[in-house]
Amino acid sequence: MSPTDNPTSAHTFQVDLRGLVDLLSHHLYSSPRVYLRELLQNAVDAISARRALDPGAPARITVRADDELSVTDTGIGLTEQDVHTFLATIGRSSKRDADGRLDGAGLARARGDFIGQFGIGLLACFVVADEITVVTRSAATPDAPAIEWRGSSDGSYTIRTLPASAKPEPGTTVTLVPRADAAEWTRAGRVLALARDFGSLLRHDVTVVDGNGTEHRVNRTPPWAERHASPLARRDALAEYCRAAFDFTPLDTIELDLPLVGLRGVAYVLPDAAPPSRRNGHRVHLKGMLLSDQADELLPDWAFFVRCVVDTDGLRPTASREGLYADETLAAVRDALGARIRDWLTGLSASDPALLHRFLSVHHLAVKELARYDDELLRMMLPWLPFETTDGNVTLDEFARSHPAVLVTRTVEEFRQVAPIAGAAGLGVVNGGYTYDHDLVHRLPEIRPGVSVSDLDPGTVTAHLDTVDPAAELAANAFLAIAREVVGRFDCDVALRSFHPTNAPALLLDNREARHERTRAQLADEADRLWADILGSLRAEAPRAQLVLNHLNPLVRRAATVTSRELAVTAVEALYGQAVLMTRRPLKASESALLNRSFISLLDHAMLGHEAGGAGGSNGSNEAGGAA
Ligand SMILES: Nc1ncnc2c1ncn2[C@@H]1O[C@H](COP(=O)(O)OP(=O)(O)OP(=O)(O)O)[C@@H](O)[C@H]1O
Repeated sequence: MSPTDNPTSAHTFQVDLRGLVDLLSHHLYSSPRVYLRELLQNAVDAISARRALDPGAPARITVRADDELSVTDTGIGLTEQDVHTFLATIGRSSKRDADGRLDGAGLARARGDFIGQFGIGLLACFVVADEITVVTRSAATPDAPAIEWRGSSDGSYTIRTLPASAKPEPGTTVTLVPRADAAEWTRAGRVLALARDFGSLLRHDVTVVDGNGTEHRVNRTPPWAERHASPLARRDALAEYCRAAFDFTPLDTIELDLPLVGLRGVAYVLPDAAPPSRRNGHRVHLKGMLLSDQADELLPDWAFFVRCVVDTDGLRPTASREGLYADETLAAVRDALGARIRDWLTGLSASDPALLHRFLSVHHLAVKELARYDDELLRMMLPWLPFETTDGNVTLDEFARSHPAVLVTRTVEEFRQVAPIAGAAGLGVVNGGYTYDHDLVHRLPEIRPGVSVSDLDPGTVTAHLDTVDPAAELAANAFLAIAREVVGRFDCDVALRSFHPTNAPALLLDNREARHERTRAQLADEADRLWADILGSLRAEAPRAQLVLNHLNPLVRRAATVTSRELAVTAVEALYGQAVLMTRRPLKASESALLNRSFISLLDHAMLGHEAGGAGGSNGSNEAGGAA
C-alpha cells in the first residue's frame, strides 16, 4: 500500500475549558480572590494602551459590587475582530507583538508597558463565575460599534453588536454573576478589601462603589513618591505607611530606588528580634499592582531584619502572578537592594551610632548567628557587635584598639573567675562563653590584620601577675612546699604572686585541654595494658593547672607563716577547694572529699582554738603537733 492510500489530515487541539479552569484554580492561583486582581490589571493595561495613543485620555477604573460585580475602565476597548482574536483565544494576548511569541521584542514590549502578558488572566473569573460578560467599545477604531461578548465556562461564547447608545464612550465593562458557592468573593466589603490590597498603589484612579452607591477610593500615591515639607515629615509619612501595611513601627526606614528597573520603595527595620529562620514576606507591586505580600526572594537572606514594600516596572511575574520569576534581573535587583541595606548599616556607624547600637541591641544574636556563615556580614558587623570584655560591654573594634593581643575565654565561668584579675594585670580578655562568641572573636584578625586573638591559657595570666620579692618567697618556702605536695595530687602547680583584687586569696588557672589531658592520663593509669599503651601514646605535654596564691591577700600571708604542718595542709586544701569552687566547674569526687576534709579540720581547729582561748591558754599545743 502506498503512503497516498492513507492520507494525513490536520486537526486543531480541542481545549476543555472546564478542565483548564479547574487546573488554574487548584494549581496556579492560591485563592479565588485573584479574579479581582486580573480584572483590575486588564483595566490598567487597557488604559495604558489607550494613553499610548492619546496621552490625555481619561484614566478611571470603577468597580461596582452589588448582586453582580462589574469593572469598568476608560481604556482602549476592543473591536469585534479584537474580541475574537484576543479575548476569546486562550493564550493570546494583545500585549505582545503580532507574532505573539513569548520572547524577543514582543515580550519586551509586554513587560515594558503592561502588567499582563500570558493571555490567560481572564480565565481567573471562571473561578468565581460561570459566565462573563464584556461590553466594549474601541478607542483605536472610533467608528467601530460597541460589542457584547458573553463567555461561558463550558468553552462557548456569543457575540453581538450593540447600538452606539449602549456604550457612548470608549472603554470596557466586564460583568460577572458569582456562582452561589463563590458569592463571598464578590460582596462589597470583601471587594473593597481586595481592591485595596491589590490596587493600593495603582497609578490610575480606582473607585469601589458599593450597593448603596457609596464611592470608596482605593489607591493613593505612596509616601516615597510624594513631596514632603521636611525630611522629618517624610520619615513620619514612611513610618505611618509601615504601620498601615505591616502593623509595626519601624526602628528605621531605608529608601530604595533602582531607576534601571523602575523600582522604588522602602525597607523597614523590624523593631523586635526576629529569628533568621523566619523569612520576611516583602510586598512587591508590579506597575502598582500587588504581586505578592510574601516575596522573600527580593532580598538576600542576611537582610532578615527588614521588611520591604517596593513598586517596580522591571521585574517579571510568574504565570500565577503571585511570585517573582527567578531570572538574572531578579538576582541583580537582590544584590543591589542588599548593597543598599549594607550601605545603610555601615553608614549608620558614622551617621548615627546610637541607632546602630539600638539596632544591634535588638538584632545582635541573629546577626552573630548569620555572621558565622556569611563572610560579608561578618566583615560588616563584627567590629560593631557588643561583647563582654574586661573593659565592660564594648565592640571588638574599640576593645582591640586598647588590646591588640585579644585573649578569649572558652566558658563564661572562666571569664567570671579570671577577668577581674587579668583585667587588673592589664590583660584584655573577651568572654567567649556565649553562643557564637568564641568563634566570632577568633575571626577578628581577618578583618583587623594588626590584631591577634588567642585563647586564654594559665601561663599567660600567670606571666602577667607581679612576682613577689625573693625574701618574701623564701620566707614562704616551707608553706609553698607543703602546698605543692597537697595540690600536686590534682596535677596542679603552685605559684606565689601579687595581684588584685587583694581580697582574692587564690586563683586556679586551668583550661579545658589541660583538664582533658589529665582525665586521659588518669584513664591510662586505670586501664588494662592494651588501652594504657594506646592512651599513653596519645600523651601530650599539656600545661598543668596552676594554683596562684595572692601574696597581697592577708589570709595567704598568715597561712605562709603557719608553723603547724597540719594547719598548713588544711589551709592549702581550703584555698585550693575555694579556688576550684570559683571556677564553677563540676567537682571531681576527690575534690569534694578534699573540701569536706578541709571544712571539718577548720571547724575542729577553730573550736579547739576557741576552747584554748576561753581557758586562758594559747593554741600552741596544736602548732606543736604537726603530723598530717
Ligand atoms: N478591560 C479590557 N480592555 C481591553 N482589552 C481587554 C480587557 N480585558 C481583556 N482584554 C483583552 O483580552 C486579552 C486577554 O486578556 P487576559 O486577561 O486573558 O490576558 P492578558 O491580560 O493579555 O495576559 P495575562 O494572562 O498575563 O493577564 C488581553 O490581551 C486584551 O487584549
